[in-house]
Amino acid sequence: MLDAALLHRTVAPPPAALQAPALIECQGLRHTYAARSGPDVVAIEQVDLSIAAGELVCLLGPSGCGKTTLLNMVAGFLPPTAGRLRVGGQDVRGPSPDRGVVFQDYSLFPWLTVQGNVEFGLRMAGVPAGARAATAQHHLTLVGLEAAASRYPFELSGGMKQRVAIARALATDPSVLLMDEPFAALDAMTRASLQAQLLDIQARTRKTVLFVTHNIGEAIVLGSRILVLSARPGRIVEDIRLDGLARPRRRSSPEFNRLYERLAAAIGAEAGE
Ligand SMILES: Nc1ncnc2c1ncn2[C@@H]1O[C@H](COP(=O)(O)OP(=O)(O)OP(=O)(O)O)[C@@H](O)[C@H]1O
Repeated sequence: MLDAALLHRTVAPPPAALQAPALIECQGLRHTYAARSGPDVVAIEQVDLSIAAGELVCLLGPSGCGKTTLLNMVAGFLPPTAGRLRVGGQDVRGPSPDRGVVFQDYSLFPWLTVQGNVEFGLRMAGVPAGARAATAQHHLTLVGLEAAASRYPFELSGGMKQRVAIARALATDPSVLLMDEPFAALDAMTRASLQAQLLDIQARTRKTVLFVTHNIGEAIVLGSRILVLSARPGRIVEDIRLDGLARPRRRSSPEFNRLYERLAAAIGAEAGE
């Protein structure tokens, strides 16, 4: 049974002794989109959040609640309208190679080979060719694509493209990996395979991951922690720690199903269902 100790719901934060130093910190965070016509759109509001190094945090919530907005703010693509956002103790002022991003639509450069795509961030950072190639090969091996280094994106399946995108995001050795519905466009089998690969990569690299998904099952399979955002403007209404839930997490287990029902109810309530 998934008991209260296992599902640590942090409406109140955990005791100080349990808190690792925060890598990502949000305080009173808000983002408002200025509308060209009509009222401005407050996408997220009063988000207070602390994510420690090594956590794999899944962000769930009803459509349009502000998940991508929050992820884009951590990436440095969008500024806070109010509040404070720090990564590694520094205020986020724009994108940085220290925060790797993986998008749903792969966003590979079609004119570059797989190797060229993975080397791209290193090239921008001025890393010499030999070191670039070695680092790219290391990360292509990590995602099982070392044999595809000289292919072009159009020669790859969707799952392979997304593995290249993950290798590219990891190549600059970021402290944070930001993933926006990265597996949503993949078929169920490929999706399950990439979920397993991501868990393996995260276990090996201990990267901190913030992962946006619509899919409750995916959040339970992956997360060391699940955050549920309210309907827009998004605020955190559930903060559930799953460190005690054994892996691999089987969809057939009673614990999985109880958690699934709880999250579905929370999201449904927010979506007004
Ligand atoms: N550039 C923009 N200008 C104005 N409004 C925007 C802009 N981008 C997003 N929004 C609005 O902000 C709100 C939050 O959008 P966001 O994409 O962050 O939500 P989401 O939870 O990721 O949605 P989904 O789950 O459907 O992908 C939505 O109401 C959306 O329409």
